[in-house]
Amino acid sequence: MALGEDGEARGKVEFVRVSKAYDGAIAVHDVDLRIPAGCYCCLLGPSGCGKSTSLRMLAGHEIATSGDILLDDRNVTLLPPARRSTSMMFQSYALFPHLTVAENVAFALRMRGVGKAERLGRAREMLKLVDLSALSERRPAQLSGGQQQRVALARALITSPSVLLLDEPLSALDPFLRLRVRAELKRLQKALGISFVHVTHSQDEALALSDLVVLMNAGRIEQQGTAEDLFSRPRTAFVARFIGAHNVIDLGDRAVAVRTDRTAVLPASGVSRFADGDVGRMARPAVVRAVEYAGTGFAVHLVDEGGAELSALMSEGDFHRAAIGEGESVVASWAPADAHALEGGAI
Ligand SMILES: Nc1ncnc2c1ncn2[C@@H]1O[C@H](COP(=O)(O)OP(=O)(O)OP(=O)(O)O)[C@@H](O)[C@H]1O
Repeated sequence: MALGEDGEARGKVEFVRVSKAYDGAIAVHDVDLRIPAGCYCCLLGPSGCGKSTSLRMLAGHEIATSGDILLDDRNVTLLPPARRSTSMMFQSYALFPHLTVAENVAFALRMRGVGKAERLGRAREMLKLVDLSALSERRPAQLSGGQQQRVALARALITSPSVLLLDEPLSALDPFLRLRVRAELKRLQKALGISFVHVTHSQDEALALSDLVVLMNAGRIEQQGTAEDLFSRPRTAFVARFIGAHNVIDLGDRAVAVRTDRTAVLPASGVSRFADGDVGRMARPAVVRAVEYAGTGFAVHLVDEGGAELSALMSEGDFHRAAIGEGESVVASWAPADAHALEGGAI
């Protein structure tokens, strides 16, 4: 299985003014979204923002209260799940314990009345795709967590969906395995040329995987774009805070976001050093609240005179040169070119 027969990517998704209300409470509000074919899209956002509801509407497990959902230009808003050309990857614990790996993978074809030889043949192909051919006769309990996850993936892909839907697929894995399965998901999505729509509340996961990040807040899309778009041009304070590694700074008449790795810290006594070739830097007096070693450098957490929190990610060299410690008075500074204007203030 690879790109569609004609080599074209599949899985274009459109939400046109889609809303979902539960007993009058709005879970998803007037969402417009276009996911191109062959796209890795992450729906990102805090708990309760409407990610899973959006995914379930795309799967057909929930029906939109209003609006339309199109898949490869076909209106699927009211179609049952099996007729949408989507497939949901469930967590590995949803594997049937009494069936072998191959039988688990073939299960959806059995439900569709496909003969045994054909469905086990397809299951073998899927197991090859996820590199599990050697384990096809084992039962799920005889597999590691990562292997179970790959069986779940093969099982979801056997129906040749145009869109694979994944709801927090990595949350049950330990951090090491999470990175490995994450890379595997990306590889498969590119190889198959279909779209993956992946729900997560982890910004790292979304930034690492996505061609398109859709950040939701209280039932609406707060910002969508490439990972780099969101990281380097957050539209609002919510985006800057949720994506992380940014300071949201209230300048009175406006608010800006400044990346923590573009925020410098010097002892208050050494502040004249900013004058050397750095004229025009924005500066703010603060006190060091905590210092954390961050592997690639030091994270220095500050509180300014107004009580607002700021952080700076400093290289080891800069940190040691600055010689700052907890409780010390410092000045945080940034170049105006690194201050990104935010819509709607600092809240
Ligand atoms: N079946 C339901 N009945 C009533 N309200 C629901 C139902 N499902 C979801 N909601 C509500 O809709 C809102 C969005 O829920 P949803 O599960 O889509 O959020 P989420 O972003 O996926 O959150 P999480 O990350 O916690 O899973 C929440 O306020 C939730 O309480």
